[in-house]
Amino acid sequence: MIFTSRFAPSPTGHIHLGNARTALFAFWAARQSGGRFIVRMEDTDQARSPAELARVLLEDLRWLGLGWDEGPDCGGPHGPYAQMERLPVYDDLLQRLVDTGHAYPCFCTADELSAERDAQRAAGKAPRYSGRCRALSAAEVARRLEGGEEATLRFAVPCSGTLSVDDLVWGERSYDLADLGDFVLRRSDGSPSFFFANAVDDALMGVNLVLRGEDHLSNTPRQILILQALGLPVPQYGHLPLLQGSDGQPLSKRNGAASLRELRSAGYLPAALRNYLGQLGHHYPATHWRSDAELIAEFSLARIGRAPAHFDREQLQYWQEQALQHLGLDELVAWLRPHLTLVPDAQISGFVAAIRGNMLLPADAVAWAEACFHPLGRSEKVRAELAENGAEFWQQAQTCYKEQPDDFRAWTRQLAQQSGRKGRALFHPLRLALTGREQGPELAQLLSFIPPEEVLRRLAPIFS
Ligand SMILES: Nc1ncnc2c1ncn2[C@@H]1O[C@H](COP(=O)(O)OP(=O)(O)OP(=O)(O)O)[C@@H](O)[C@H]1O
Repeated sequence: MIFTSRFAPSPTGHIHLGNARTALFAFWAARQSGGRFIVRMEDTDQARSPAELARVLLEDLRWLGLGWDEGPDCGGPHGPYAQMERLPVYDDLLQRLVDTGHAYPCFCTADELSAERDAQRAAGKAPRYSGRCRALSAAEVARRLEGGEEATLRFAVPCSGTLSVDDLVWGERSYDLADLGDFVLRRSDGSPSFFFANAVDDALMGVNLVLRGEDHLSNTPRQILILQALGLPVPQYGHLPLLQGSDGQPLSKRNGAASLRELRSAGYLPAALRNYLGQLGHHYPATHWRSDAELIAEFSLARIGRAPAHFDREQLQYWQEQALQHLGLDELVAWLRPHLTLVPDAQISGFVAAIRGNMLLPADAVAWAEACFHPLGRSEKVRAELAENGAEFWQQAQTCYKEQPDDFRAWTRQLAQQSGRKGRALFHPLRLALTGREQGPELAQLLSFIPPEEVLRRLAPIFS
């Protein structure tokens, strides 16, 4: 089947990994089937949707590697692609629902509705709208509307029967229509509800695959009722288990989940995120690094799991490491160059080649650059440890280095002979003295970036 799928975020905050995974899966499903992918802004919550956020959201999606055939920035045959620009479309369809008896104005106030819900809860019932205004006569509705009374528009849900939904992830689910309650299609301020605008936009834009978070699972029967009442096509739905944070709560724009923006500025690579997200709640046949073509070709709706997935930074770091290994040296240099201002241009390729196995993020590369190109500061603990090696060892280290400064093997071999040390006893204090760290890139390689006078200074840790 050729899928037209979409990602329809509310531009109310920076996109997080949960949103990003939902977007990626929808994008991959469309691309794999040779279909189309649409981005639509659900910006009807105007107070929380400044235009700037929508722009940033699109930028983040592009950075992640998504491309869309239709969207707010590139247009397309089913536009506009921001809901606030589609209000006339909704008005026409809402009128059609009123005319066909599928919708009615509701004058109940927020206080009345809340009292009704409290009473239902007190009686041990699930709260839902009683349908009080459905019984109003046409004359009364006209009188109250003419009198300027505020009204929402509600969908008249059939009083009995069931609705079955075959969800791509959850399988078949049956809903008792009597449990749904008449829901709001248009708020009293005239704006369309999520249920309504989201469902009709999908149908009008030719979307036949809706992949979205599990938070929308219970909206599905309502949306199908709307589409059926309007004679519009019903897409296939698949609800992805929500991605949770370490606190076990679903990631949300509202609870400050790690945003794509933050991960990007920390230096995570989009290809690392794609590989990481592709294996979160979706099982590829084997766990290994995949190119984009492989991620798409091997993606399968049938391999989406039902268990909630958890964001795990260590796993993300694993995929970042993989991403670095799969970058060519030139690409790595181009990526790191803006950060490595300390490294002279002529040395940058060699430097990056030396440290690439010992870094995950640009900040690590900067730290290695500082370790080589800046005078080294040392903690008390490191000083004490270096001092334990005794003045004679450091004297010998300096002398041997002065004799063969350009040949690491030769001077350490000579130092081994003079000091009687070998292996860790020899190299550990040297590494600590020269880099200030216990571990890191090949010392021989790093050393070529440290000016000789600085090497000598570092080899005199208990004299300086
Ligand atoms: N934690 C999550 N895991 C997976 N998908 C999610 C998660 N949170 C939201 N989504 C999905 O991302 C898509 C865009 O949703 P939306 O823009 O409303 O994000 P949101 O994080 O729920 O925002 P808000 O916090 O403002 O409600 C929807 O399909 C939604 O179901």
